[in-house]
Amino acid sequence: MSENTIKQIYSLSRENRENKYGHSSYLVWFTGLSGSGKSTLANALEKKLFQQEKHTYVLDGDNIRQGINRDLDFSEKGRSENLRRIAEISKLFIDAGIITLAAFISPLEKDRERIKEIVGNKNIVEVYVETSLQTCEKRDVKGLYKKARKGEIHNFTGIDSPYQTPKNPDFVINTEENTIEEATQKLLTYLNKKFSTS
Ligand SMILES: Nc1ncnc2c1ncn2[C@@H]1O[C@H](COP(=O)(O)OS(=O)(=O)O)[C@@H](OP(=O)(O)O)[C@H]1O
Ligand SMILES: Nc1ncnc2c1ncn2[C@@H]1O[C@H](COP(=O)(O)OP(=O)(O)O)[C@@H](O)[C@H]1O
Repeated sequence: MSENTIKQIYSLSRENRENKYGHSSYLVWFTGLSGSGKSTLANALEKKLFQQEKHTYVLDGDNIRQGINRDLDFSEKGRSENLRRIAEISKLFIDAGIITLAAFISPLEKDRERIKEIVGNKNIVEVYVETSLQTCEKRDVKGLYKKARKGEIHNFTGIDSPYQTPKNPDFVINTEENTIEEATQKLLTYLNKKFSTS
């Protein structure tokens, strides 16, 4: 409960940090099916930003769910709370001056809208990693689709749990038409233009 808490003002602001680091801070939110390429692209993009001396960090579904969100399942409620917490964490990272790359399936429009409300529309770029279920299932990086088809995993996104295609993403990258390098370069160009500090 937050009713008896009072917001504290920090002595250093986000602006102080952005000025020191020489770049804006923002959140790149990757959404897409399991195996669509979210983690691959978030990591490849981070490397490029890092090489440009930017301060960055990747938040990834699998890792977060083994730590801070280990109490949450893959029901609609569990996913929603998972994403709410990640949005709050991302907000702190943005305040810390860091370019944050978040890779989460985030299957429902209502949860993606809430993420934007939490971090503020101007601070987030929603990237839809567009890859067909057929291709994701063919890749089956972790063998999870096979398990889901056999009924060994339930509520698996795309099989027996929904994925709603984003209505109005800021950026769409199709990984069947773009190589990892092409996709990363296109995204980098877009971000550097959108958040140029000059
Ligand atoms: N039932 C079910 N459905 C979907 N995914 C599952 C499930 N069970 C485990 N996994 C693994 O968890 C990763 C997705 O976690 P997320 O936190 O990104 O999911 S969500 O945004 O809360 O929907 C997902 O990682 P990615 O493949 O990187 O997307 C899977 O490895
Ligand atoms: N153009 C591409 N973009 C991203 N990933 C690709 C591409 N082509 C092939 N892949 C492969 O697809 C897989 C995507 O897995 P991953 O990044 O873990 O997806 P997700 O995080 O969405 O579950 C990786 O094995 C990656 O090498």
